[in-house]
Amino acid sequence: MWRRATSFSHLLSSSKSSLLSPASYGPKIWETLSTEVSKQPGGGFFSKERTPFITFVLGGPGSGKGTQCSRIVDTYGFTHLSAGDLLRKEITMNSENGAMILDTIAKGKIVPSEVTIRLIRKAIESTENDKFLIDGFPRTEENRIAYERIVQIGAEPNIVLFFDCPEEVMVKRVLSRNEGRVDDNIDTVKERLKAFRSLNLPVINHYSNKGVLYKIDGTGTQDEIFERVCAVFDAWK
Ligand SMILES: Nc1ncnc2c1ncn2[C@@H]1O[C@H](COP(=O)(O)OP(=O)(O)OP(=O)(O)O)[C@@H](O)[C@H]1O
Ligand SMILES: O=c1ccn([C@@H]2O[C@H](COP(=O)(O)O)[C@@H](O)[C@H]2O)c(=O)[nH]1
Ligand SMILES: [Mg+2]
Repeated sequence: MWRRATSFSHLLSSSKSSLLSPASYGPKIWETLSTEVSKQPGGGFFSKERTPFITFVLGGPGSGKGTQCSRIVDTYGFTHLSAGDLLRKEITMNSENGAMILDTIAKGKIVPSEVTIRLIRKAIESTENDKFLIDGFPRTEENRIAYERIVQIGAEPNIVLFFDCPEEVMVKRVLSRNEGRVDDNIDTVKERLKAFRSLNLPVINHYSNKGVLYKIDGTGTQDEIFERVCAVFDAWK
């Protein structure tokens, strides 16, 4: 069983984040989500019998989240759930929301919380492992609040990793990724960086204020970065 590390001296700044008021994100999503929650015996995703160890992995586009997640999986036995990959799979499967997701990703915007959370939930429920890396989620304060409301028991992540990387480094990495992603072009990258700054940094600050954020220098070689990651996980074993 993983335990909480006792020293948090390496945690990030404590700048305050501003929470959105429920009125600002509209009633419809809450109707949908609370209906889903009430269908679940015991409420949210998890129960007292099953409360997995959750790590959120955050950082700007190209900060190295996916790359480091693969290595964490190999070394620490987590299951990796990339919210972006789950959404891209919906596009390739031509699902009900596929066209909307493609349009949103191509513009560098954020897919509605109910869609992303449903995919994450399905992936968690179909996995027996009890240690998850949730990569690239929550993207916004609205995502985070929606996740907390629907998950209920064990909603708070045990760890949040933030790969901190200068924008010019991230842009260079994304533009040389060469995986055929519809959003790996300079115009969309600019939009993704804007979304990261305005929507994701408040989430990161929220977790910093909660004392669960580990800020990792995302520059240098993949090996150097992984050493910094290991220092975090080794403190939890
Ligand atoms: N330390 C590194 N040095 C140089 N290139 C790297 C490093 N880490 C990752 N890369 C490369 O940079 C690109 C982006 O990395 P990765 O896909 O892991 O980022 P990401 O944070 O998951 O991005 P996105 O949010 O766009 O999915 C990949 O081509 C990857 O191989
Ligand atoms: O929670 C999420 C995660 C992702 N998106 C959309 O997908 C792209 C790509 O995500 P990556 O994590 O970089 O693979 C992102 O720019 C968003 O458009 C999302 O809406 N919500
Ligand atoms: Mg990625």
